[in-house]
Amino acid sequence: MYFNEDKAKAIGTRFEGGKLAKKVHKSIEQLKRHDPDVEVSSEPTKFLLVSNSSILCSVTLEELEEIFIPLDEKAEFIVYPNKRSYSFVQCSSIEAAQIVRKELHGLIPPQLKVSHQPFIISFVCNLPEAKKCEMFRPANLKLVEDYVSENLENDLVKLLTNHPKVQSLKHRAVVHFGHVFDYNTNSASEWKEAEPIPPVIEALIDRLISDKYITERSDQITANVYEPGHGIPSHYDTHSAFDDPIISISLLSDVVMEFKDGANSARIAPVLLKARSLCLIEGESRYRWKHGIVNRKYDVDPRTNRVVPRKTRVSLTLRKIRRKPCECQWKEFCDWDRKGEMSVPSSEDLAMKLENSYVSNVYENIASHFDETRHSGWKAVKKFIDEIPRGNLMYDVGCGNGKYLIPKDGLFKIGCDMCLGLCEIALKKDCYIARCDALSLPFRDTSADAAISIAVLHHIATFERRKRMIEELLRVVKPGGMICVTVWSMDQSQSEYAKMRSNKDEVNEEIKNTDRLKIHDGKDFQQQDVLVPWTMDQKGETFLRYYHVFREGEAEQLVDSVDGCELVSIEKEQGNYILVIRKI
Ligand SMILES: O=C(O)CCC(=O)C(=O)O
Ligand SMILES: [Fe+2]
Ligand SMILES: [Zn+2]
Repeated sequence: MYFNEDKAKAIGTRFEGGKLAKKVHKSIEQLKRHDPDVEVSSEPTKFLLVSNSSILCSVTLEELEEIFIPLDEKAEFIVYPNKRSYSFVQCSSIEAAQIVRKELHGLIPPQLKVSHQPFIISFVCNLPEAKKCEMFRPANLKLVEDYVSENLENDLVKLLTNHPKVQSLKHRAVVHFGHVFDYNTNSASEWKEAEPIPPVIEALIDRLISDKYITERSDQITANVYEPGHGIPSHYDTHSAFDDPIISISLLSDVVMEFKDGANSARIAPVLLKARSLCLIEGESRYRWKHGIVNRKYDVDPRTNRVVPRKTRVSLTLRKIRRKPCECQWKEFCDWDRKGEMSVPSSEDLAMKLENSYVSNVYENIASHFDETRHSGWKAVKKFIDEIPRGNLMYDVGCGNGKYLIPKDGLFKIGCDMCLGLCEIALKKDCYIARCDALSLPFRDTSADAAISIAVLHHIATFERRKRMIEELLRVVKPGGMICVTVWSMDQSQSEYAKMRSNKDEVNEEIKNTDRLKIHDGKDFQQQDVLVPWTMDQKGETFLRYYHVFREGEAEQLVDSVDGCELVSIEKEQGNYILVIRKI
């Protein structure tokens, strides 16, 4: 940590007089804008609006507790995940609220680690109303409140918490009934090792069947016991091991379960599971979304933003062992191999099929959004183009929205792309465009002086085809002609995108290439053949694009394997390799 002089001076400072009055005015203006249902009170109340106290201002809930709880032990907090710069505090009484305000109003509390904005505190008449859920919820997730009576809850808790077979894991304790769950494979072992399913749970299964939540008897049951602070890492209940649906019954405590879109880990849907409720995780919510519980002592109710402390929670997960291959429609997220369909392609046919589904089709779907987001070019590419003599002819293979074709820089440029949508976009910008496959260009041999192909080669799915693409680029340029090719590097550590993440200690270990295409999670690449999400907008519609990311030395080897050319230079720019190749 570095020493921040301004902050050191500011800490503990109290704002007063006109400066404070101005800040109060601003704070109330903000409240009116974002939460018009909350009314400011001129008289003391037990509800406080506290500006500069939210996650948006880098103030954590732990800090709020550290600051407020010594003044009012029973204070409750309403915090916003990211949208507001204020929080609300509900004090135990009007008197307590008056004390809190007197102590903290206008002060920069010394407990704050990052923020050094003063707390600006006003009395309000009420708290914001529970907002109609503006968030998304994974499709096919069903919640049924009060599914378990208090009596049944008692019986189940007694049975599960004192069970002789209870096993302690790192952040929870578990007991298994029916088939034993194997944490090495995340699937179930054979029946013979089973702990019999107790009668109360059998009776619960009967009810689930008669209520039509399930059609077949559950035969693998896991009871989880979580103390406050415990949780379960984000996971799929293995597709190939268990049928659909998965049932989770919550007992004793409410908890927030986080569902994460498997195609986009930034899409998180927090869902409040009430004590004694049933949660049916089915279809998309089971196959595409991961679920997990963060290790925390409290939750933020996603409907009210109210902080709810956790109590000991017991849950029952009811599953049915799968006897046949998983045929779910979420094949990208499925661990069942469907005749190699989701494998790194081993043949020309499979490669073309993959490129068609996960490159061509995706670009057709995202063409206009792609155009909106692609304007600036790579420095090294601009330099390459600048060095081509005026009047020369240059091809741009995989020209996309025509980014490198538009500047009228005295070159004669022709672009081509496989994607019709992008061809049309580039045509509207008055570019010369042909629609074609990069491995079969509609240009004569030795017809151009130079060619570029930016961010295309990494979408080609086999070594043989990548080699053919380089050969095809060489075919159309003159002897002595230059080609500039860029690809994604496996090492993204110097990219802007990677710099935003601070996870420096997660070192990229040895490359573990599996033969399965994996969805890239935005962290370091773990393998070279991956599906990378493209997310459209707030709705979060996500497409997966196939990439073969290049490891160090691989681009050199590829060029080396092609006759009639030499590698002039290879540079790295923001997670890309930029190659300049000369035709001999
Ligand atoms: O505690 C829960 O509700 C869920 C547990 C879970 O996801 C599991 O056992 O697979
Ligand atoms: Fe699960
Ligand atoms: Zn599946």
